Amino acid sequence: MASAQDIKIKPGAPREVSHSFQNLSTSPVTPQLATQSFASSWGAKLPQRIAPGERPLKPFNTQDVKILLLENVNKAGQDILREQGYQVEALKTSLPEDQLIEKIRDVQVIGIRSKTKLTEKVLREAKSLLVIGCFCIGTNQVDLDYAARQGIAVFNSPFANSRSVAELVIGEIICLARQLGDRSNEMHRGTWNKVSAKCWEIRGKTLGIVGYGHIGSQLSVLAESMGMNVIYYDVVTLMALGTSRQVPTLEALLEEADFVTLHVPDLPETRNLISTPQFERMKSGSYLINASRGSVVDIPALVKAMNSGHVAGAALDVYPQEPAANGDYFNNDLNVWGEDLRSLKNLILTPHIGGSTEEAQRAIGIEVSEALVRYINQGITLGSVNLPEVQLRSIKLEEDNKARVIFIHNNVPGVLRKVNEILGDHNVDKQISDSKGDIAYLMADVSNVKFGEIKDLWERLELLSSRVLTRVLY
Ligand SMILES: NC(=O)c1ccc[n+]([C@@H]2O[C@H](COP(=O)([O-])OP(=O)(O)OC[C@H]3O[C@@H](n4cnc5c(N)ncnc54)[C@H](O)[C@@H]3O)[C@@H](O)[C@H]2O)c1
Ligand SMILES: O=C(O)[C@H](O)COP(=O)(O)O
Repeated sequence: MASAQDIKIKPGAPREVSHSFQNLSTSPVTPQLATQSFASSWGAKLPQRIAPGERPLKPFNTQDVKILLLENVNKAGQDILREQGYQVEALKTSLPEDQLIEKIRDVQVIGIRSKTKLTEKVLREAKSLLVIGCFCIGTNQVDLDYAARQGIAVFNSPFANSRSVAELVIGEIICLARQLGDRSNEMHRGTWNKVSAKCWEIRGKTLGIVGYGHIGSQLSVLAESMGMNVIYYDVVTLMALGTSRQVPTLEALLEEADFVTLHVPDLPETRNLISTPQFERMKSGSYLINASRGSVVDIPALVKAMNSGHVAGAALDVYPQEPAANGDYFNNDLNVWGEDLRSLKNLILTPHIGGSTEEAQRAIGIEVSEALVRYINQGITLGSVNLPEVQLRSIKLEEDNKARVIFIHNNVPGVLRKVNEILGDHNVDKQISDSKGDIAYLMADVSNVKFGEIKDLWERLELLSSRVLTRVLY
């Protein structure tokens, strides 16, 4: 018989029997029933206006779990979720806020990429939401603190597209050095314009990497293998790969680099990190690449620096405002500087495709979907970006009368004592608790608990004032 761990790795067939609380509570527990109902839980979130303990009980089997996937999540990821029996609705684009609010009310799980903004305003309406899957690296589009305070876990894929971004940047360095974008555009218009002036090899040139994380460090290795010198600036001291060298300040990097490439997250301190003073520090004739977040570069300042000839070329993959779907971009009101950008020479503009490769999208789809299944079915938070990472080894479902209790709560004194008073009526096989900021996550496996008692357990935990969310998996 499958253990919980087995179920995670080998997704089961969609379940046909939908158990109601009534028949579960009156049914004798058989190993078969326990396996079938493993993913059932009380813990579907309900409107907060309903006081703790008054919430209607809402057990669900895997087939009751509703998932909304936006922004064309890869099929490999969708398949993993469908194989669990979850109800999956997958859309190719993100949604306008009003439609998103309408849809998010009804689902336990939402999967997004970088376009969908899950703000407090949107999440406030997400009364049933248990978990968010960001099928990308960045999580800046989600209000992580608010989600944590509602007991909503957030997962992402921290590095599955790093290589794709690094390869794109390598391509862009060569394209900029050789003005390939302009030559290609000219040929498309029928013009033969053979020039060598201000076209360079990249061998021996200095690449300045701002942000030496997953992407920056991968890029460092690739660039050195093509004969570039690599320097980097990061807010933390990091081991230099190859013969690269960390420099102490952003200014030092800007003054030395022939190519400056940005790989920092979207944070208050990285907004407009590169603006007029920074462009002035850059070497005359140097290049800028931004495949991080659109907020990091001051676009009007870039336009000025390129118009003056001080910056010889740039590549932008990300923009301060990006559209929800493919189609018209510059001819709408998303930006006021579109025409300025379009008229610049040696400027490569790409529509946020840094991570858009078959390899990356498939890997992300699998990684995030597996994290979602682990969380939905077992409550495991490994890899969560906003809740403490908590794991217990799998419970043996074939053993009678077992349940896994998950109690997400405010990190205040005395909670464990109260929880254990409640759990103490049963045999606690394993227990773990961890906190992250104001929120703590307790997971306990209890045995010798009958289905009727599970309801009581859940209700008593729900009444604790520290409670954010209670789930009982059985
Ligand atoms: N264009 C795309 O399609 C695409 C794809 C993947 C990731 N990204 C974006 O690329 C960026 C980098 O991704 P990553 O996976 O390498 O992130 P990462 O977290 O691995 O690395 C980011 C690095 O930036 C450093 N950093 C933070 N603030 C800094 C500052 N003010 N100055 C200098 N360094 C600073 C951090 O210390 C860290 O080392 C993120 O914004 C991510 O969202 C874009
Ligand atoms: O955060 C990321 O991984 C990148 O920005 C890619 O985002 P995307 O999945 O929306 O292409």
